[in-house]
Amino acid sequence: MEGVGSNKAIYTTDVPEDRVELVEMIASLEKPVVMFIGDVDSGKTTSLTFVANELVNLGYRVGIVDSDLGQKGILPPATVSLGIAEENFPSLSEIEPYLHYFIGITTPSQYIGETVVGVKRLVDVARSLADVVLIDTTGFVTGPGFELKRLKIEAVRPDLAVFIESTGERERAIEELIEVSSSLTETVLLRRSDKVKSHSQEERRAIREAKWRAYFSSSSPVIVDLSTLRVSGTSMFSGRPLTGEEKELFERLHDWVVLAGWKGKESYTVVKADSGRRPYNRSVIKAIDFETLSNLLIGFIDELGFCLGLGILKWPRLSEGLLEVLTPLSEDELSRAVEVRFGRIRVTESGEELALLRREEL
Ligand SMILES: Nc1ncnc2c1ncn2[C@@H]1O[C@H](COP(=O)(O)OP(=O)(O)OP(=O)(O)O)[C@@H](O)[C@H]1O
Repeated sequence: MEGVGSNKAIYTTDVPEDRVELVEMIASLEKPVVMFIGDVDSGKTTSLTFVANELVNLGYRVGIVDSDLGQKGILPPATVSLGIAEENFPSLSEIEPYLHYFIGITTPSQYIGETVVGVKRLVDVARSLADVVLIDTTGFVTGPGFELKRLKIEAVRPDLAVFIESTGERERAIEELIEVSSSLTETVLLRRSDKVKSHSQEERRAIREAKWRAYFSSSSPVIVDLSTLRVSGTSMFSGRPLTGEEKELFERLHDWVVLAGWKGKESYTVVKADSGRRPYNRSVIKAIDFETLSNLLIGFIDELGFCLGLGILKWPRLSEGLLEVLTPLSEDELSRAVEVRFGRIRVTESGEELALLRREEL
């Protein structure tokens, strides 16, 4: 990608002096876990990249947990990822990914639980592999973003939380986060570099597009057989399939063409052909438009709950229990999957983001 470049943050030593002091501070701690927090485009990733490279220069093995879901450096998008740096690197995208946790969407507001669990689990692994663990986070610091940061700090209990100075209305959110964190962790407030550049929603989308494209560049189609895998992240495929009579009843009552359906413990889930109408989501019947499933992101999950990699659902063969999926995973990697988890973004292999879904839609 030209212009913005697919790596927004790169290694530069042209950073405010307080980052140099931060490196000294981290080096004085015993196997520390350090979380970077700041608002959008405040320079979190640039600061983390600087600190990581300087620690590598001091001979450290640096674990990096990338939970900046919307603007990840360590691929793939829509996951929390762990990478280990032992050599200098120009940007996070150059780091070989080691392990992932599936979130399934590029914005965490409805996935706070998953994001906190993902960060906590990857930090636990990183602690056992690295001399120091650095955590990158989203720039989402108000509303649900504030809660997310607070919960991440509570769950992970980092040795140090590094905040980046904010301006305007976000300033108060950062101050409050420092207040609520200070009994749980050491905190430090860094200056905002005068070199930081902000990026429009369009630029951010273009960066994500390049990342999706890179991740799916060498994908091939596979058939996923749901009789051998668990399904999660959706109420589809749980319970028993609808009987012919039940299907007919739904068709007559709602004027739908029902493609497939299941009766779970407390409710029905129905996939219908008709699109263009508002999603029908009542407490006992969840109706999903077939179109919603097209190009939906899914994750392949291993027996420990980590994400082996992603796929794009191209054609669900619902009544056969088969999914036609595009994925860069090898047969060997796929054979380690015990579960398929449904995400909430529709995206093509060329990186076009078609839609974000709400959690309750599937
Ligand atoms: N010290 C610096 N020198 C030059 N450019 C910088 C510096 N710090 C930040 N930038 C630029 O400012 C922009 C935002 O920085 P960065 O990507 O590190 O912020 P962030 O807070 O991680 O962003 P996000 O909101 O995506 O999480 C980037 O384009 C980055 O290259």
